[in-house]
Amino acid sequence: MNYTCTLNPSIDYIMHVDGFEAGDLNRATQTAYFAGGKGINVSRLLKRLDVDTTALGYIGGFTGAFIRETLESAGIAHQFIEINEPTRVNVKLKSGTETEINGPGPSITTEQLALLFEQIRSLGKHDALVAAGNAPGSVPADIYARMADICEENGTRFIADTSSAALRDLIGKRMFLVKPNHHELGELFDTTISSIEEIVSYARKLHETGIDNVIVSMGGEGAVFVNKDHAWKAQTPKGTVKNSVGAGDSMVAGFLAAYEKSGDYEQAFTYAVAAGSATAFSDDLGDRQYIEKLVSQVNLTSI
Ligand SMILES: Nc1ncnc2c1ncn2[C@@H]1O[C@H](COP(=O)(O)OP(=O)(O)OP(=O)(O)O)[C@@H](O)[C@H]1O
Ligand SMILES: O=P(O)(O)OC[C@@]1(O)O[C@H](CO)[C@@H](O)[C@@H]1O
Repeated sequence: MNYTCTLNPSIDYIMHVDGFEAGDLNRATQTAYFAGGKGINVSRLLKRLDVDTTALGYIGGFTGAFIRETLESAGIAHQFIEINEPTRVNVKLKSGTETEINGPGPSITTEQLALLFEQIRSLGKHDALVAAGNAPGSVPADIYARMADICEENGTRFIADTSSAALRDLIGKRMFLVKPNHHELGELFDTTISSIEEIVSYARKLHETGIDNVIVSMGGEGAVFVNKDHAWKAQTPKGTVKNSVGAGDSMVAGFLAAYEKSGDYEQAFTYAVAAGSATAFSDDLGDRQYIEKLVSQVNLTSI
C-alpha cells in the first residue's frame, strides 16, 4: 500500500481578484476551496490514476472535517489523527501572478506525535511512504529524518517532498525519490543555480547521498531526472497556466503511479512531467485523461 503523510494539511482557498491592490478593499470574482497539503494532493492525484493510498497526518476542527469529507467522497482511505485545533487555511491569490499565504498550522502534542510514529512503524517492505509538506513548528525539526530511519529499518520505500531545510536533515538517508524545485536544490547546497549543467551536477550529488531517483522541477522550464543509469531533461507541454499549486505534488504522484505500473523510469519521468503540467493547466489537480493527452507532448533528452 502507498501511504502519504501530511503533517500540516490545509484547505486551499483560491481567490481570483482582478487588479489586486495591497492596502485596498479588493473583491474576489471567483473563489474555490480544495482539500490541500502536499501529501493529500499526492493521494488525490493517485486516486485519479487508479492507485490506492491511505492518507496519514493530522486534521482538526471544521476545516479538518472538510478534508475528511472530501477524501471520503473521493473514495480515498485515511487514518488521520484527530487534533483539537483546526487545520489551517492557505490563501492562494490569483491576480495575474500567483501569491500564496500559508498558515502556520496547529500544534501537535507529544502523544499525537507518538501515534503517528506507531502508524509509520507498522508499515512494511511492500509499502511506500510519501512524506510531504511543511512540518508545523511544534514538531521536532528532524521528524522526516526519523521517519526515513524507520522506513529504512522496515524496508519501506521513502519519498520526501519538502522544503530545502527539511531536506537538509534527510541528507544521507536512504530514499526512493525526492523532488526539489531548482530553487530548493540551490538552497540545499547554499548556492544559486543558473544553468542546466549545474542542476544536473547538484542532482547527481544528491543522488550520490543515497537517493535512488532525483527529479528537479523548474516550473514551465521543464524538469531534470537523475538516477544511477539515466540523466534526462524534459521539456514541458505548452498550455495556459491556470493554477500551479500542486504541480510538484502531481509530478510525485505521476512518477509513482507510472513506475508502479511499468517499472520503467523513462515512462515514469515522462508521466510525472505530464501530470505536473496537467495540473498547471487546470483549476484543480489534473485528471487522468488530460495527463495522458499531454504525455505525447513531453520530450526527453539524455544529458
Ligand atoms: N508554466 C508551466 N507550464 C508547463 N508545465 C508546468 C508549468 N508550471 C509547472 N509545470 C509542470 O509542473 C512541474 C512542477 O512544477 P514546479 O517546478 O512549479 O513545482 P513546485 O515548485 O514543486 O510546485 P508546487 O510546490 O506549487 O507544487 C514542472 O516540472 C512541469 O512539469
Ligand atoms: O506549507 P507547505 O506544507 O509547504 O505547502 C502547503 C501547500 O502550499 O502545498 C500544496 C501545494 O504543493 C498546497 O495544497 C498547500 O497549500
